Amino acid sequence: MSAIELRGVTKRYERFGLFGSRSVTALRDVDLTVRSGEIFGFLGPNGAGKSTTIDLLLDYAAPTAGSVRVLGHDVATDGAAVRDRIGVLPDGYGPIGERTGREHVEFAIDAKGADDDPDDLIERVGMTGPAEYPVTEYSKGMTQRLVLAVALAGDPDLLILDEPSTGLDPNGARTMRRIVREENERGATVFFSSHIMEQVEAVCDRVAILDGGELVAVDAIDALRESAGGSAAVTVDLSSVPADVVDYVRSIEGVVGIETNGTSVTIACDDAAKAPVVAAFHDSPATVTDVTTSETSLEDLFERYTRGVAQ
Ligand SMILES: Nc1ncnc2c1ncn2[C@@H]1O[C@H](COP(=O)(O)OP(=O)(O)OP(=O)(O)O)[C@@H](O)[C@H]1O
Repeated sequence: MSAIELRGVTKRYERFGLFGSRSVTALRDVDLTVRSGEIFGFLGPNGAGKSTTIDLLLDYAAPTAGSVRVLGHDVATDGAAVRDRIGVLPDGYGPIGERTGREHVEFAIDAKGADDDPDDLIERVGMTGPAEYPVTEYSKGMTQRLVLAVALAGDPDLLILDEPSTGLDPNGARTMRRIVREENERGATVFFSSHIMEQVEAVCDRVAILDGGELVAVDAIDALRESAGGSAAVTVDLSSVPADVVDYVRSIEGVVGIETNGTSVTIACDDAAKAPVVAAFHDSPATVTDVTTSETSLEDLFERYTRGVAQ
């Protein structure tokens, strides 16, 4: 059984203004399957439609066309059947009121009819001390840890995490990655959206890249690298950076991006472009002091798949 299945999903919002209404297509004919038991990264530039997709999964909004199934149930007709089996970390949501963090966690456990020990959840997310403070006193990162604890209540079959690393310090981000892996080992499917490519690369089995409301790639990261043409990043350290050579290198077939940092130039390119790129710098008036190559990062792939598409 798939954990998530979107078929032909389009979502249009109507915007009403002083001079009439206009419609915004946030998602366009999206087909997406997330298999049970995978850790799935959901990527896309600002405004690509990630939060809209998550709203549809949670039945916070209805699709204009198409169907949305979660854990085997159509959310439009049978959403109640899955609500207690999903743990959600929403983007930009903060717990409110005078209740303590612990009370929020206890409330979430009760609401799901679960029997978790609140102290275990509090300890897992690393908010042991602040658990006793009212949440109005929480820092951003501590709020994020609390919302994660709430999402974990009741051992959900599906965790939906929208930008889970927001506000987390490096230790918090590591805790988040550990929990994602632990939950997955327990059997949960994890679907998470993120702009932090290192996080996604570190934990995801597969990713989808959404751009302008359309899915532009769905695959394992290595497979995306391969279909991008066995791409690589070449970094050339120079005595100085001749602007005309940089312009020339940019025009070499297979070069998809160039970034200059001081006297170091990093070129994202196909495997086949590596040799002409390095040769161009060797033939320039500058002295080449070092050349290193590495695999294309997910960030480079993201840029490649999403660049130039109108928002
Ligand atoms: N309630 C709404 N009413 C009108 N337009 C909306 C609404 N929600 C989202 N949109 C529009 O739909 C498009 C997709 O927005 P969405 O929030 O899903 O993107 P996102 O990928 O989550 O972006 P971000 O990374 O910035 O959070 C945008 O053009 C946005 O302005």
